[in-house]
Amino acid sequence: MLSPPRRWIRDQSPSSVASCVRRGLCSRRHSLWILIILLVVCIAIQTFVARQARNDKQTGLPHLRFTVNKQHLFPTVQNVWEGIQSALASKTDMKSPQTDRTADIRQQNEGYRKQLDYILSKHVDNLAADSQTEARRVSAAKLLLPKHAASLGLPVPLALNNTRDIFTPDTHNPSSFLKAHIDSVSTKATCHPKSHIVFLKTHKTASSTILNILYRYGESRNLTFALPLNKHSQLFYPFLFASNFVEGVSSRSVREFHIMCNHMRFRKYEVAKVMPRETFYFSILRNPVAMMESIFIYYRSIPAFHKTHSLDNFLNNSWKSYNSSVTNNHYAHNILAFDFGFDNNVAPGAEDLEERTSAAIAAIERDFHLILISEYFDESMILLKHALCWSLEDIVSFKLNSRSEKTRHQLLPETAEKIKRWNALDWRIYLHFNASFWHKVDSLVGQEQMKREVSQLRELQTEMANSCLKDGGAVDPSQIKDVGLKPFQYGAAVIQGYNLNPDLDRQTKIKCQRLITPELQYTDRLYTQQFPELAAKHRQETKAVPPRRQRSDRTGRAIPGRAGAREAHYRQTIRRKFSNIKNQKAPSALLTHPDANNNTSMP
Ligand SMILES: Nc1ncnc2c1ncn2[C@@H]1O[C@H](COP(=O)(O)OS(=O)(=O)O)[C@@H](OP(=O)(O)O)[C@H]1O
Repeated sequence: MLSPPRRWIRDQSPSSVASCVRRGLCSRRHSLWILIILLVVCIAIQTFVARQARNDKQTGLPHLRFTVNKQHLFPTVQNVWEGIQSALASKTDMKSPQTDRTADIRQQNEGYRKQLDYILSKHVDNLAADSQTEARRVSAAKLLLPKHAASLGLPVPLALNNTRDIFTPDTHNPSSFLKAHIDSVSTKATCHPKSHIVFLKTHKTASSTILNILYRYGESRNLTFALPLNKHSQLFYPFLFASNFVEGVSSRSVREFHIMCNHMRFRKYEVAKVMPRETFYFSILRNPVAMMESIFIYYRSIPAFHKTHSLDNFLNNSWKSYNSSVTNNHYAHNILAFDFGFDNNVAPGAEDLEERTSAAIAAIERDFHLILISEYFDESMILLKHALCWSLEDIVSFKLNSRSEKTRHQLLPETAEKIKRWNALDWRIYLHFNASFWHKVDSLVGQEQMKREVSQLRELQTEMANSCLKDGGAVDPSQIKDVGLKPFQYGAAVIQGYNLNPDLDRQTKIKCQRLITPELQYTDRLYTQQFPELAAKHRQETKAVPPRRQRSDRTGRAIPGRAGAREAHYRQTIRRKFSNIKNQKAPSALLTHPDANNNTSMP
């Protein structure tokens, strides 16, 4: 049966329907409706276009759109090279609202480009030799289905958003160089580099090296960092993170943050208040045995270690002497679990150990897209590069915050076993994510390709070290010429740094200097760039406190004049600001690393 309006239309002659439509359109009320509909459509289109434009501007990168075609699946030397060139060119074309900074970034990119052109051209020469026999043998890509991604522990949205991930190289294909380049080029061409990132900076896990990578990536693209409030060097660790620890959140002076990477005690729902929904979360773990050896030297002055003469001595008597409620003692026990926001006080052999381990692992898997492993740092960087859709040059680094050999101690196998028992929660978390790390390598990159990319990364790093560093590698702090590049020294550790090659041209010098700038100086510098007025105010306030005598931090270490004054100022401000924080440690625990100095000689 026809509905009444349709029946009515059928019963009308064509001419009467037309005249009726004409009458309807011409009536005042109908024209008004049509106008309103047109208006709504216009507004919707405009909003969509504006949002697209804003996204492009914020990532600082042109959104590459790509359709799979034969050219990309069967590359020749010519189009591989063109891909490299266009990827580099797209970087140099980045636009920033601050024109002077844009010019600077362009020049820096030019520097990167020259050096990379040289290094890459060497690879392309090799490629040319291989390509005649191998080019036609590169197989077509295989699809990695969402269910496959989920089984790897990767959240489905990650697998779907990142078109790079749907191309799994054929690992049986023998052309190593060619495939490596196909991958690096198709990485650029098929996915969008991620620029909303949270890195949970765990302690003594090579996290300062990763922080430096993120700082360089963000700075060169004019991204916004979620930096600690009041020019602090950490996000008020060991307090559980709160969104108002970030500069610009309470004042609403920052519209959108891209990267959060300073030390914090993780609390997902608070972090999520600051960072956009599509943010990529990752962190890094280290074998708790090596980690404890490092921590024991670095945090020698914390109450838990203070009266012990060796790590063995601490481990033998730990149950008796360890007091978890004393400030800073958390460094001595299951520090990984603590940094991820869990209760670290799990007695060895505790009945609920397995239950708590499972809960911790499940929460980490829920909140983080990727967990890296410090022992496999280079492999970790390659995996990160794939997950973030970055390039090889983005993940290049020099080892930062490393101790000199003379402050390292060889551990006996019995000591290692005691550490595993004492840090049973961390040990189990580490074992789990060490295994899942290799599953991800197998499934997302493949062992063979991983080996190739790691060797490319090392090759690039060696070239950079030869070009940037005076002594070719790290030196003791006493030998560092530029005080602004001296890493912060703490506890009984001797933390090494670098000297720059004196013959560098300006652009290369800027790039090299960023690679070796320690955490505190770099954080300071980014804060000043992001909040110039606040930074000036802090300088004034610090100057107002006379550096008459040396202050000591909460672990009893002396802090030199101006930094001491600044610390006093921080303590005061923090007490005032966070006096309402409940159920957390006393405000005196706020400063883990008192800022060493303010001098940064970075350009
Ligand atoms: N690339 C790379 N590969 C492997 N290991 C590395 C790397 N970079 C830094 N490190 C080692 O990490 C230790 C410092 O860690 P963090 O930077 O996280 O320390 S801190 O918590 O920020 O103070 C410190 O370990 P120890 O030397 O044992 O103390 C560094 O040597």
